[in-house]
Amino acid sequence: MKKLTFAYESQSDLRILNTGHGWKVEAPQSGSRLEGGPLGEDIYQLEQFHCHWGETSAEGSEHTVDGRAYAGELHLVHWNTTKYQSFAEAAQHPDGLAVLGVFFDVGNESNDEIEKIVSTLSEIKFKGQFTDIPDVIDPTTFLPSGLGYWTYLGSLTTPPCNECVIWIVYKEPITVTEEQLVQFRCLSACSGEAEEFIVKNYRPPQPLGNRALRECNA
Ligand SMILES: Cc1cc(=S)c(O)co1
Ligand SMILES: [Zn+2]
Repeated sequence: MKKLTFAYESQSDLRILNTGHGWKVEAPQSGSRLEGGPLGEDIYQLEQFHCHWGETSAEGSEHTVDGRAYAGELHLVHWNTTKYQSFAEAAQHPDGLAVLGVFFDVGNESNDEIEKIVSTLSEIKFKGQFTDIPDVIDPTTFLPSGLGYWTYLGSLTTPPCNECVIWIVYKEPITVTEEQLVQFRCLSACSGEAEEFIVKNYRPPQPLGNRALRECNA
């Protein structure tokens, strides 16, 4: 495969919302480009990023490596702007979306970029709430230093699970703290009064079936 290349803008005042299934940062970046690697000749543009986590740090990722789950997984969601006119249209096609997955390992040092997200969560405790992230966010800072990855043709992990995703999962995890994950789990799935914490929001891995899994050791 050709080398995977990416270019992102740094943005401040990005909107973060509580979707009821977790937090999501809306980051439509017309100036961003993800291309090469398994993406053929098409250019993909960043649309949003979000995260999946588990009740404990023993689980939470949506992919496992030789059966091993990580404590969570960050998803940077892109869509094919070469072929399609909108994100919604792209999500109807097998080459419509490209999602970069980054595993979370729990460690001692707090992840500064993730902390920019965590510091807003008290303002979006309930489903439907949103706020702007005052800090400047550069999506590149969420990526690991080693850029080796696995890739396969798969699906969205939330219903309707369209088979429209070229998955690109980095081999090297990034580190977050247990406290940062604890803050994720304090989000509520309800819009008010009743507190039903989003303690986990990952879809268990599905059988690979006859999908070809490829790797690139960048
Ligand atoms: C579009 C989209 C992609 C992923 S991976 C997700 O979890 C939810 O929505
Ligand atoms: Zn996801």
